[in-house]
Amino acid sequence: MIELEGLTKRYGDKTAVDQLSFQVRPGMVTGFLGPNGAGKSTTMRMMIGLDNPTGGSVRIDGKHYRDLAEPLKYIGALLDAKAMHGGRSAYNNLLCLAQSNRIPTSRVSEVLDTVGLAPVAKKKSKGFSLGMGQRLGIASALLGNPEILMFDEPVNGLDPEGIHWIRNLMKRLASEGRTIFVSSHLMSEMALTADHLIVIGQGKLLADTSMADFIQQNSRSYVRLRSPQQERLRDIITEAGITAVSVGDGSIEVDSATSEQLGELAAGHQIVLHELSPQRASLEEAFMQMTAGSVEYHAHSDDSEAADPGLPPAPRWGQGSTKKNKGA
Ligand SMILES: Nc1ncnc2c1ncn2[C@@H]1O[C@H](COP(=O)(O)OP(=O)(O)OP(=O)(O)O)[C@@H](O)[C@H]1O
Repeated sequence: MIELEGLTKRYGDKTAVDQLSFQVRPGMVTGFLGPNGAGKSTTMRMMIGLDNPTGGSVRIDGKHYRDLAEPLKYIGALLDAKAMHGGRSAYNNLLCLAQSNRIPTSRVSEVLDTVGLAPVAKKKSKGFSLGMGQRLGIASALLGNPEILMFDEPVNGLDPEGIHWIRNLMKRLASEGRTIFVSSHLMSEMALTADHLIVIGQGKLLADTSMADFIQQNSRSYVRLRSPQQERLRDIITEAGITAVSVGDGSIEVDSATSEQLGELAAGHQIVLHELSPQRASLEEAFMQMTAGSVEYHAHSDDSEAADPGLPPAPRWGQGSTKKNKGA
């Protein structure tokens, strides 16, 4: 378990991390999201004592990092894959780490095997590709067989096979009861990996919730219907007191009834349906909706609706961007 209490980091008059309090619990993958500059890396660095907080505290299994006798056996971290000594082989990089942390030498070969680097164990790490460097960084995090693992952008530079591998590795480690905390900008990947989400913006906590609740609370869900009797279908839905909107592609969208209700309504009037599909926004859409007001740097957009960088994107019918009230 990782516990943050009022964690704060200021650089001069810039508050990078602002009174953050949350817990990262064991047995699940917790995703850490936030726009660029939100304070994710700074938070993670403070978790393993690489930066000192200006205020508040982080506890690893109830202790401050500096009070852990053998920290690598409690928490392993991949923060900067380039932090390895380039002149040393993959094996020797890990051997030095093992020896200085009283970790059995046998673990070095084990973790090299786990991350798929055994065939290049004797090669100098400066010749490694970005993906190989990531794997070596992951091996160093696993070295002490810790109960808590923290990965900052672990899929950076990995090919699809590598991304699939790290996703399964994180899920397996979590299923063993470990605490897994991971940041990534790849929303589609995060949606497949994380069970729980911590979202920050401008250093502040925006959400601490399950993946399913986060998507539900920050996006619009609706049912899409298509029928060769589209006009009659829309009239019947409207007569039932439900708002139905015809959209350009010949379908009807309804966001105040379930697909079961609509299916039964259509069947009751013997209307043929070609589509009856509940639509749920993606994590990416939900994330953009939630963090729209706390993005530090915006790219200029030619899209007139999104041209004002100070404004959140306008809600669009059919694109899952209408904000729902909490619990709706
Ligand atoms: N050493 C430093 N000195 C001054 N400002 C810093 C320092 N480190 C980080 N910052 C600032 O703190 C804020 C948070 O940075 P941080 O790198 O933690 O964000 P992040 O969420 O990890 O961003 P990204 O997603 O781009 O990696 C940024 O505005 C950054 O410019």
